[in-house]
Amino acid sequence: MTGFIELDGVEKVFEVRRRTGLLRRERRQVRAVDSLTFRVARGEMVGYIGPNGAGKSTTVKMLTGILTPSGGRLRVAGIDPSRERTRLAHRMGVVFGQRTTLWWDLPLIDSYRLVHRMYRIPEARYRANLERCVELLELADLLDVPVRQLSLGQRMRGDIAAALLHDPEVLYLDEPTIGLDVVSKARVREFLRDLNAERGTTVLLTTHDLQDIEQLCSRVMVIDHGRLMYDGPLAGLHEVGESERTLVVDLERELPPVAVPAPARVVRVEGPRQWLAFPAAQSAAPLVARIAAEYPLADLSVREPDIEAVIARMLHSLRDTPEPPAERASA
Ligand SMILES: Nc1ncnc2c1ncn2[C@@H]1O[C@H](COP(=O)(O)OP(=O)(O)OP(=O)(O)O)[C@@H](O)[C@H]1O
Repeated sequence: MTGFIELDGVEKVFEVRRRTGLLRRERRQVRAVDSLTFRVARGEMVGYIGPNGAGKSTTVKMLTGILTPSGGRLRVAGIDPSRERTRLAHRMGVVFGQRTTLWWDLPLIDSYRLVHRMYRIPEARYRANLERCVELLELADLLDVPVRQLSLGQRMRGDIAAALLHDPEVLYLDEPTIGLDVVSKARVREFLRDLNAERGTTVLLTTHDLQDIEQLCSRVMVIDHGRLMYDGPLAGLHEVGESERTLVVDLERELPPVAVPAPARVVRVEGPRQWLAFPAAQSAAPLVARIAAEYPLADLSVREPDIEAVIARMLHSLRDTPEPPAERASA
């Protein structure tokens, strides 16, 4: 399959020098990305996850042309990013959750004016994109505020707008919801969903928040030690790792553990509150319906497993299985 993003056997090896004595230095090689092969079609929204040091940032840096691969072939929109970085820059946007691309001391609007000039965005297009971002990301009251005075959530929305003013075809998002409150997270996710649906923007999303993936991506890739370990739907990732979600049930009064069909089970009871574990790949709806029909239910909520735990379980189960890692059939 040809893809908008294409990687064939991509590698990145870093030479690291370490001081081992007064005059002695040791040279070591770090293989950050190893034989990485995948395709992302135009308009896809893909989660790119893995443990710390797995090689995610290195991949994104190669996709944006900041780093040159040590081996293999990499193309974005048919362009080799490290050779034609400037040409590609006009077609891509990047948002780093932990760093800002905005000018710290300037009001937000001044950063947008600078982006306008830097990318030579035609006036009408700039105006239309700015208007749309300001409306959907609720930035109207923030435009005259210096960036350093913005809250994390406000700054993140400001950064996303800055990355989209030139209408990029592909957006790389690194932890776009990190540190945001529930309301800001929901707003950012809704905006990204609409952007993808309306404009067909291709999105590669790196995150430690499983709900980002669940709500935005139909496909997730897991990388570990620079290698692709899983490529498929999130439900499949849960299945491989046999991960579980938790249904927290508040009954109207204290009762013995509720009776539910296996594999769901009550794992904790505290007064009228009960915690039930059930397979993360399954819907909570039948379980909720059954409890609501048979018990005096006051309230309930579903808790997602931690993304690190899901990845750890999946990698553990793959290491114990002789078969190759799950591949995406239609990739
Ligand atoms: N410039 C560099 N020089 C030497 N080693 C590097 C360099 N950049 C990354 N590495 C190493 O390459 C490996 C992959 O790092 P990378 O930052 O891509 O991981 P990551 O998946 O993004 O991790 P995190 O989730 O912690 O951000 C790590 O072992 C890291 O120490």
